[in-house]
Amino acid sequence: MTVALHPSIDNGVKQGSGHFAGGTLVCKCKDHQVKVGIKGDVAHNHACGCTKCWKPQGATFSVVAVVPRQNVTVLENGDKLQIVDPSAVIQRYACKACGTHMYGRIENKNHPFYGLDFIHPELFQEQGSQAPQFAAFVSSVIESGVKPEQMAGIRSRLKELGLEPYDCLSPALMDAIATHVAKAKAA
Ligand SMILES: N[C@@H](CCC(=O)N[C@@H](CS)C(=O)NCC(=O)O)C(=O)O
Ligand SMILES: [Zn+2]
Ligand SMILES: [Zn+2]
Repeated sequence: MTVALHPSIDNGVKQGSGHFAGGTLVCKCKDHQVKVGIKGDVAHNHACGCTKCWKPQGATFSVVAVVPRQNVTVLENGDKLQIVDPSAVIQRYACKACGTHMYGRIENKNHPFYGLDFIHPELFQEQGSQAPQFAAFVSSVIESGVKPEQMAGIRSRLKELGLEPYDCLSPALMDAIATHVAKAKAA
């Protein structure tokens, strides 16, 4: 039996159109849905195994990407949003009614990813945004109840899907973080 990771990738990773102009993220409520407008395509889309990123019911991984914070606008029912954990680096704004995380924002101006908001592309009502590129925080799925002996199967399924598994972020993102830290130290 194939290992279920996330409904948007379990049947194969669908490539983006390469010219996604943006769209609307919609929460899972039946009415008065929270709607968030996103300008342009997402970047660094990936599967995340950490316990903090929102996953749809039954999923082992989250699928999460970044967009410039100025490209994110709450369009409808913003009064239903609340911050999940105000002490977290990423302040995740979730719908109080259905629990869906609509966007995550970093307020610490010194953070390497300051200026980028985290969103879940599966919530777009439009098709064509960038496909997931890799898998991050893979070992962290154990913290959500996955058994260590399931990890080999999970990593090989991720590879089969073309999502290279990493236990933190991808080398490109880790390099970007280290470059930011080195520059901050030198300043
Ligand atoms: N092993 C931890 C890792 C959590 C973690 O560091 N998550 C990363 C990827 S989303 C992060 O940047 N977290 C910042 C935050 O959650 O605010 C867990 O699963 O809870
Ligand atoms: Zn909702
Ligand atoms: Zn995460």
